[in-house]
Amino acid sequence: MATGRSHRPATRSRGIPEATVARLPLYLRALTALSERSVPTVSSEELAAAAGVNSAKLRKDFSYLGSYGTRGVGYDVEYLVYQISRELGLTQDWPVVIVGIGNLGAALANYGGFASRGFRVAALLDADPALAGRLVAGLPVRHIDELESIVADNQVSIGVIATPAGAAQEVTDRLVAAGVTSILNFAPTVLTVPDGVDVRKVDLSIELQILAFHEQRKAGEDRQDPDGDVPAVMPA
Ligand SMILES: NC(=O)c1ccc[n+]([C@@H]2O[C@H](COP(=O)([O-])OP(=O)(O)OC[C@H]3O[C@@H](n4cnc5c(N)ncnc54)[C@H](O)[C@@H]3O)[C@@H](O)[C@H]2O)c1
Repeated sequence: MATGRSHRPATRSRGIPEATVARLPLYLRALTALSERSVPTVSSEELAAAAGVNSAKLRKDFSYLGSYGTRGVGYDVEYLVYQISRELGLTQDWPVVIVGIGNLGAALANYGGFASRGFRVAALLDADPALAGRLVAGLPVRHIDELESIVADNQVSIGVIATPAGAAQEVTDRLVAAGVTSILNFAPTVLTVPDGVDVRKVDLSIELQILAFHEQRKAGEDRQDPDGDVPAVMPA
């Protein structure tokens, strides 16, 4: 049994490093904005700045895609959008189920950005019988008992978990047994999954804690005296 991605290799089967894969959505977001403004080409420096990535890293990342740009012209925006989308598997429609339709699950269901990025919400599932049949974002909430048949009928391979932490492992086990092989987990708990199942975790409170750490450091720097590196007020 593997926990999360810990036993996964650092590179994917076609030799693209995982860190590059993680940056592809950033490039795609920046390129999509350029495409919407009908910008035909972009330099590596401009695109790197728009994606918040170092330009040498960007050129290296694109070399894995076999995309080198044209000297003095840059990269063809539309072709790169296609190439990255194809690499990420976004040129096909991925059916997704969301489990736990409370505050967060309903907000995710209402997010319009999935469809335009290659994801289709196939079903919304919840254990609360009082929610069954209620329309959220135009879809009826289905009871969790229907999970297995919904996953099979819609060939769902991606599940989004927005249940309380205490229910997340049980929901994961059911999703995996039904055939789901990728899980996006919003519940604040570590999930155990078999090899071959990918888990990505989203935790806004962790991101905020990291920002709090940096805020604290910045405040500490402000308190340092101007010609020394000893803080005027020692942290507790
Ligand atoms: N990752 C983040 O940044 C982030 C942000 C907000 C909330 N959360 C987490 O997301 C989860 C949901 O938060 P919320 O505010 O929407 O909670 P909520 O209480 O509003 O909703 C939870 C829903 O899950 C359902 N549920 C409970 N057990 C279930 C089961 N076994 N199968 C299916 N559905 C089940 C409940 O009926 C309820 O509708 C929590 O774990 C919370 O900590 C994470």
